Amino acid sequence: MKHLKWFNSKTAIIIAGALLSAYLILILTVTNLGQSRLKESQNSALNLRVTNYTENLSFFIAANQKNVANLSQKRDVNTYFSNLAAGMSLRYGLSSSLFSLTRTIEQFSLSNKMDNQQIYSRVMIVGLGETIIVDSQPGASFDVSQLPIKQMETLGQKVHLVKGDHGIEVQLLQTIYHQNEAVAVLIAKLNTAVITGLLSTQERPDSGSYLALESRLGDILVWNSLPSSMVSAKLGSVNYAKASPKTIHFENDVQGTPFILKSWFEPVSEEDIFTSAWFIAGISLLALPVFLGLIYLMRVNNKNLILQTQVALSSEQQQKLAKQNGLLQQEIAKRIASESKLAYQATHDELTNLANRTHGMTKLQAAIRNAQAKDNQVLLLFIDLDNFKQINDTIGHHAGDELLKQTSDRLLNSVRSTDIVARLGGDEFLVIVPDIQHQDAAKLVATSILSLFELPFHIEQQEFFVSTSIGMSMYPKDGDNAATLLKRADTALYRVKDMGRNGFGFYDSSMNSNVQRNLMLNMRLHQAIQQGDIEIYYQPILDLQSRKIVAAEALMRWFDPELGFISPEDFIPLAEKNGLIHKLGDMVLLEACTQAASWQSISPITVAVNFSSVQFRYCEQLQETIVDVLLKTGLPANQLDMEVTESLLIDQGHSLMKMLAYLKQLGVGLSIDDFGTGYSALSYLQKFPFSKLKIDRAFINKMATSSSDESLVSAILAMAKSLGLKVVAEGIETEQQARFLQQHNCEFGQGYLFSKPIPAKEFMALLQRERDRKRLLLTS
Ligand SMILES: Nc1nc2c(ncn2[C@@H]2O[C@@H]3COP(=O)(O)O[C@H]4[C@@H](O)[C@H](n5cnc6c(=O)[nH]c(N)nc65)O[C@@H]4COP(=O)(O)O[C@H]3[C@H]2O)c(=O)[nH]1
Repeated sequence: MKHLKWFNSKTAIIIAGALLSAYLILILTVTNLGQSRLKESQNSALNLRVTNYTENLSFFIAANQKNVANLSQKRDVNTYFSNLAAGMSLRYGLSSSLFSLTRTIEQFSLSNKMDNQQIYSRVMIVGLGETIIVDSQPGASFDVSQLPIKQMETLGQKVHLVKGDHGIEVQLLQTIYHQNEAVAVLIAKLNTAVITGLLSTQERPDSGSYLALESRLGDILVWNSLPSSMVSAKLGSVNYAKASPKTIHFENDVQGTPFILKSWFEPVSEEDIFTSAWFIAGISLLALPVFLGLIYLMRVNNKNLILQTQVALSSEQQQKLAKQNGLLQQEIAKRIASESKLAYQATHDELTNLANRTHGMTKLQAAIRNAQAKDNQVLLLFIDLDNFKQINDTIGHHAGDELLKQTSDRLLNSVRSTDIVARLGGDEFLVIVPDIQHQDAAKLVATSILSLFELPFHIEQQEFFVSTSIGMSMYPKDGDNAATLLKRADTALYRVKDMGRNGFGFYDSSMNSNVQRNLMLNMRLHQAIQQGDIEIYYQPILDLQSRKIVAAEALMRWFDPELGFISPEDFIPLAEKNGLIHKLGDMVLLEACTQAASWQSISPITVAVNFSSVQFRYCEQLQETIVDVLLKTGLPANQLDMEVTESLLIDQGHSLMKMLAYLKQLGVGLSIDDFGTGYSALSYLQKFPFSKLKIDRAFINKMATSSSDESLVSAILAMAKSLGLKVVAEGIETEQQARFLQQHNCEFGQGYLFSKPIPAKEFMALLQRERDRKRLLLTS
């Protein structure tokens, strides 16, 4: 029912409108089509008409030429010219033959008719000497010089045009021959009225046409029924400017004549026919009130519908709407909340709620801008917890997170409300002090932050001591944008870490060049390892008593083609940082053990290999490698000495102790290298299964000049004895040093006094020489 109601009102109006539009479109299309078809057929009908005219005229001219040709061969014509050729005079036979010829010509002129009109208005015979022999109108004037007599002597026949007093004359010329010689020309002037009649057979006074025969000499007006406004005063030409653009025009050649038939036709006026543009416009206009009526009906109908709908809206629907509205509002509120949460998350660190890297950098940039305006200085502190990775690995990630949270709390509590604390990620924090007076004030800030870490952290009922390192940079001294300040504070931080951590340092420009060199070395070190540019040299270690080689210390040598010799003291810390130390360490171990195994047949010497404390981070793997190498090379385990530095003792862990105990059990020796330079805590010495102690060359070197160093060396030697450790003295350069050490029961020594580190080949030669000397001594 509802559907029907709706259909009856609105739909019916729309359908009616659509049908009316379709109807109008149809009418327009059909009438347009009809008009163009009409024009086409009108054009072709007129074309056919004109073509008929030209063909008729062609045929007419050709037929008359034949007619004239026949006349020229008539007996009378022949007789006359025979008599003339025979020299007959007019007085005798010639006058009678001229008489008969004249009669024939006149008869020819009179008898050839068309539609009761004479075809030839004048017929004449003119001799080649331009004398008129016969003329059907003897009284009328005739200009013989117009005739192309010379041409006709060879031509035979021709349609000849002459401009006369009454317009263009058409003459049919025919050469008369006697005994194959041209003797005269027969001229038959065509009646123009016959020609124009022939070309206007289908024209009527109301046909709206204009036809003209155009020639080189001028036009012959054939027909004109065009309105006078369209034709110019000048005879035989149409005023084109005034002719309607719709005027139909043809130009047709009349075959066999020098004429072109030109024709203009006024087309059937569109206004006169049912399908004219006015008619269509009229119909369309008629449709307009119908359209307006429909639109009016639609509006009235719509209003009714709206009214009906409003009335029909039930209270149930209103309730539904209110409910949906409520839900929508809730949804919007939720979205707003989640958007602001997202915005917060985008700028803050989830764990500590501090500003994150991006937000921290934005704040730093803002502080710089502010300082620029007020001519202030900005301090940036880059804070990094020392050994956080190890702590995290040992106590677990959860406790690691707790440590970071507590660090963040301590930092927030220590800084001023105007300072900004941010977390860059991992264990890296930033503190931005937007207005710092001078560098001393900056030192105070850094000291107070360092002191925050003097108190232990309490995590999961355990106490932890964690130190921190701080790198600092300042605006405007070190840079004028956030990125540069951060980079420079980072550089300063690295320097602090290098210097032993738990401290602070300012950026200075010389750091940059160090960083550059380190970057370069870093890159080249990779290449050097790949290309096998790193060699192993061996320095002999001697029994100071017997002065015989008992061991060799394996030392890395890197000769870079561009940078020259690079000391292991430069590239090993670098390799420790970038992790290449594992690769390098494995390489030295394999090479040294291989060499030492091959030297066993010459002398049972030990090989001492340096191990970086970084290599012990993966104890199990390292232990596996050492055992593998010993098995692979066949070097007895007790012929390998591992040299470690004091730094290893600080980062001690359970797995390290287990590994060292295991290796000692195998027979591998363990030496503490560079003794005296670091912490040198005796308690550590006791804990580890060391077999040897190496006194750093710095003490040996200074022994001669400093009595305190001499007594320190004696004390180390005494202490080593009490711990049951053998001692190797490094850096012996003089015989005096060697003797002193020998006297103080130092077992072993190495140094330039005996030999510098040398390539494997040379070392082997050294061993061989020593063996040969021994043999010599034994045999002598
Ligand atoms: N002035 C002077 N120096 C002497 C004399 N006798 C020995 N030396 C030098 O003293 C250093 C002894 O090695 P180090 O204390 O283990 O100290 C080594 C060691 O800690 C480290 N290193 C060298 N090769 C390796 C390696 O393969 N692995 C590891 N982890 N460290 C290595 O680099 C350090 C420096 O090595 P080098 O430059 O080869 O320097 C060597 C050696 O050439 C002397 O009479 N006078």
